[in-house]
Amino acid sequence: MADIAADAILSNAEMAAADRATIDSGAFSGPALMENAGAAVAAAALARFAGAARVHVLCGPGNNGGDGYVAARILAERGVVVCVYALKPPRPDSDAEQAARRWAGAVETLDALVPHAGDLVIDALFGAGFSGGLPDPVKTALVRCRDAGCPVLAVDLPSGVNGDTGEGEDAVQCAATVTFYRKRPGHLLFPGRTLCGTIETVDIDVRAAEPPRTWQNGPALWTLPRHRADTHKYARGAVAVLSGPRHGTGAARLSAMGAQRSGPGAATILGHPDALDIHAAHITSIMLRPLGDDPLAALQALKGLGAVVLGPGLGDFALARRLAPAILIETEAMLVLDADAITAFADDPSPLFEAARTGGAERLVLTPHAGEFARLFPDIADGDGGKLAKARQAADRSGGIVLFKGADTVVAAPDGRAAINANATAALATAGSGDVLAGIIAGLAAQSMPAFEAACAAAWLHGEAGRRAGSHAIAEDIADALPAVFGEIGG
Ligand SMILES: NC(=O)C1=CN([C@@H]2O[C@H](COP(=O)(O)OP(=O)(O)OC[C@H]3O[C@@H](n4cnc5c(N)ncnc54)[C@H](O)[C@@H]3O)[C@@H](O)[C@H]2O)[C@@H](O)CC1
Ligand SMILES: [K+]
Repeated sequence: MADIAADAILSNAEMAAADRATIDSGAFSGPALMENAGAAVAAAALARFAGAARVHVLCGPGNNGGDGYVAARILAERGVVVCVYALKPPRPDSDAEQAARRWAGAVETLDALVPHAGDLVIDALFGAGFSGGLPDPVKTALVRCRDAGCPVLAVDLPSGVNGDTGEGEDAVQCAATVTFYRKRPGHLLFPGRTLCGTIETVDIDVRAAEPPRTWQNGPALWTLPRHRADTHKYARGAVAVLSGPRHGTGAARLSAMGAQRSGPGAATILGHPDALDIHAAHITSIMLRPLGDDPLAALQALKGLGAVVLGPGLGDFALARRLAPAILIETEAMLVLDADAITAFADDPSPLFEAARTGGAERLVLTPHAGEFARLFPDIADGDGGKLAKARQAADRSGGIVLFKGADTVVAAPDGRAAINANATAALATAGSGDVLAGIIAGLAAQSMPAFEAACAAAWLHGEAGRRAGSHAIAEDIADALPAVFGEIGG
């Protein structure tokens, strides 16, 4: 069977397929997997909430409920006081029905639930099979748990959280979640990520069905560029950043700083002479070049050009519209398109997307935040499916890598690969932070890192740099923290 790395993320359907493949292979039966899952939940309850006066187990009609009946039985066997409540009886002839039959105690309806502060609630109502909204009796029961202030341990997912999207407006805040085999997108996308509390992923002997196409972003996913001792600055690649006007130069400088600290041989800011005068007063090792009458020619004149950042503080939509397709078609550099240069294509993105396809394999990286995403892909933004699916659709349409920014940044490639970034802190939510990120992507891409890997690595490094820079960091601090982060992971 396919080998699935531990950082792989499976959709609800992929998880169900892995479950079926395991059962079909004869390695484990459905009831055996459920027994493993329920035992893991009971173990987590004992380890994390050892002092609970009573444990209330809330069971749904599917296999999530089945895990609950198993956990209830095991906890009672260990001498814990356990009360079980069901929304509905388990589906007939299911593994859950078998598990419920082995629970020897009473099963009450949800309206009998009266939790107290010292109790523990195990939420086994809905897991991977949930979609839509919670039924009213479940909402009422969860509100009672919240009002009692007792901890909730979720089985697989907090009930009400959609495993594919992370959406879940009626779910209750859980202290911990025990999930099985691999995480789902909903464990990492907000609000699901917060609602889960501490996530414990337990191996219950499920076997992979297919190779993964979604991962939790981290160093296992990419390899940072390395340079031999006898390299020289042009061999290390060069980054160009287009500057905004005289009173909007900061964003380009931040991008250039992010790029520089990611390891290329050189970073150059190109702009109009009055803007370059301002830059000259601030920077030393970043080079400055006039944009002149022919911006494309100015870019092509740069030795070893590997990547261009277009958009931060640019302010000139017409220039973005003219230059972006030209860079993709007339040069071999990677184009990182951010901020104003994304908005510039809001009315008609087709020349950009066509150029991305003409320019060849993944030469374009788009880095929209939610507002910019909605401008460039309004129908996708309004559609269903959550952030992961939306980023994938946008990548497919644009022919570029889409790095959909936010606290749960998603990076998606046109071939369907995607990564969810989970190391961002509030330090990144500060003006100019995104400009630094665009620069890091370009810095890595200029060193011949493929676009998807460069975007994933940049998002993760940016998160680590933000953590290191501390809660009151400004964008400059994030750029300044990068060398230490590279040092830590050996880049
Ligand atoms: N996939 C795996 O590898 C394993 C899964 N197990 C458990 O099985 C769970 C998945 O089981 P199921 O597929 O039976 O799914 P669930 O138990 O999550 O839910 C399915 C049931 O909920 C109902 N339902 C869904 N949305 C609803 C809504 N909005 N309102 C009312 N009812 C709704 C469905 O009609 C169905 O009866 C996992 O979350 C996990 O806890 C474990 O038992 C063992 C291994
Ligand atoms: K649950």
